[in-house]
Amino acid sequence: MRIALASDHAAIELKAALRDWLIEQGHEVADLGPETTDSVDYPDFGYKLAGVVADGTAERGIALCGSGIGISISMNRNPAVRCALVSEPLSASLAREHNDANCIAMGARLTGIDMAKACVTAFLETEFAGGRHQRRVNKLSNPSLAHEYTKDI
Ligand SMILES: O=C(CO)[C@H](O)[C@H](O)[C@H](O)COP(=O)(O)O
Repeated sequence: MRIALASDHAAIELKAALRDWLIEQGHEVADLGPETTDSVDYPDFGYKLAGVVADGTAERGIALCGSGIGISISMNRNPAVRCALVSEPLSASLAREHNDANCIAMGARLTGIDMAKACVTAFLETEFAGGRHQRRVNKLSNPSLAHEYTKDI
């Protein structure tokens, strides 16, 4: 699978660990930076990662910062991105099964490397279930559908 990763300075070590582990597994991996622990701003890297997922260069994205919060917010400002902030594998699996998430975010100051790997495995191996979930995901892509559906409530 084509997977892109990006982080801020707080998650350099976790990003490197996940990158090397994914490459060992045979994935095509793009590390969008940063490369050092010099302080950077997570939106710069979140927007970059969101862009390569949105244009199809990467099939999935993994976004990392200290808590995962800031970079996940920046990712989700791209309407083509559904980025789930996760800290354990069930959430990562549900993000795929119910939400068709194309990205996950994690916090390197909160989530250890082994737990992060378990989240990534669940994220990569779980299929979207479709059905009623597709209708809801359609409303994420097109908010005007949600307005039409709920206007009489
Ligand atoms: O976005 C965050 C918090 O929501 C991340 O944890 C950042 O990595 C964090 O804000 C960076 O903080 P720092 O004090 O500049 O290292």
